[in-house]
Amino acid sequence: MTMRVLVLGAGATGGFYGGHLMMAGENVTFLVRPKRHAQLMENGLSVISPVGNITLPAQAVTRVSKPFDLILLSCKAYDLDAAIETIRPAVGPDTRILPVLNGLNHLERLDAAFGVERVMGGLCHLTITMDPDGTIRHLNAFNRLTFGARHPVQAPVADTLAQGYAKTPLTVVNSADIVHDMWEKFYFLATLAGATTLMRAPIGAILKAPDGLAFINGLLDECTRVATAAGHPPSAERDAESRYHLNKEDSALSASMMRDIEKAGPTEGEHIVGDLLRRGREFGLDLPLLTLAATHLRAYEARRGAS
Ligand SMILES: NC(=O)C1=CN([C@@H]2O[C@H](COP(=O)(O)OP(=O)(O)OC[C@H]3O[C@@H](n4cnc5c(N)ncnc54)[C@H](OP(=O)(O)O)[C@@H]3O)[C@@H](O)[C@H]2O)C=CC1
Ligand SMILES: CC(C)(CO)C(=O)C(=O)O
Repeated sequence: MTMRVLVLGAGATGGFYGGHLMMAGENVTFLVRPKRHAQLMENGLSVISPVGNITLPAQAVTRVSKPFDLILLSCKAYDLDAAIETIRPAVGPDTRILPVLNGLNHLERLDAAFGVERVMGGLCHLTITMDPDGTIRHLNAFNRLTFGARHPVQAPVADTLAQGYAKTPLTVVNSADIVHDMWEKFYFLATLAGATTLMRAPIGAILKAPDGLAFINGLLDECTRVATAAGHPPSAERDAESRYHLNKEDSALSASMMRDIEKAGPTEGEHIVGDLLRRGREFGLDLPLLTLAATHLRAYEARRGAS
């Protein structure tokens, strides 16, 4: 069945995952702001990727008036409130919304706006950026989109989406426990983003400092304790994977949040690091390193706001 899919934002993730749905034959419309609309009208959608380039004309609009079957929500967390109002006319009784944002608390905000039966869970693992001219660059072949139903009525759309992506070269997982999967990325990303932004250095450079390993593992332990207190302890496999990435000597890995800071741009710090700290405090946990990481990001945002 062809779905009418609306993609909010034709940025890095929205352009990539929406573009591949177009390639799979779904009826995809991008809901964008005027500058991006002009780019898409002039150049089409352009994705450069080791798994296959896309150069296609794209349907793009700056406002919507009719419901869609599926809305792929791909804005940054700091744009969520405006995005909710922008997609509102596209949400009908049977619409499902799939957010691919990092973090968790957008689920609560989307549930409050549209009802839990409409809001699926999702996350993506890949490294992708967009050039100023709108070209989307997927920086290495790794990619994994994980999504799933948070309410039984969402299962048919999740299945249809999995069938659509099966026609593409992408890795997708239709998860039976999507909220747990989101927690498994959330606690890892909070550690990676907290550590690399605070130290303004990738993992390998932090590890070169005499107390760098103890710092990273101390922060990882705090983030793990919050996930565990929330009822989502990382599996042994995920714990080992996190430690592998966070303890790997000479690793160039840093969070995209670190790149946002290097560009003096806005960050999702409150949505990721701040939110994990807030949740941990609600459980009465003592979280000195996470507090430091969140305070750093809050001070950074305060300074940006003041300048
Ligand atoms: N990039 C990556 O490698 C990864 C990103 N993620 C997560 O995915 C999410 C999206 O990130 P990413 O794709 O990189 O972000 P981008 O900034 O590349 O794209 C977001 C897009 O959303 C658009 N947008 C925001 N608000 C609106 C609105 N109201 N109406 C129309 N368009 C809107 C922006 O448009 P405009 O240009 O007009 O501002 C922008 O093009 C984030 O939560 C991020 O953490 C997760 C894993 C990897
Ligand atoms: C963890 C990672 C690198 C993976 O996609 C990411 O989401 C980010 O840095 O924002």
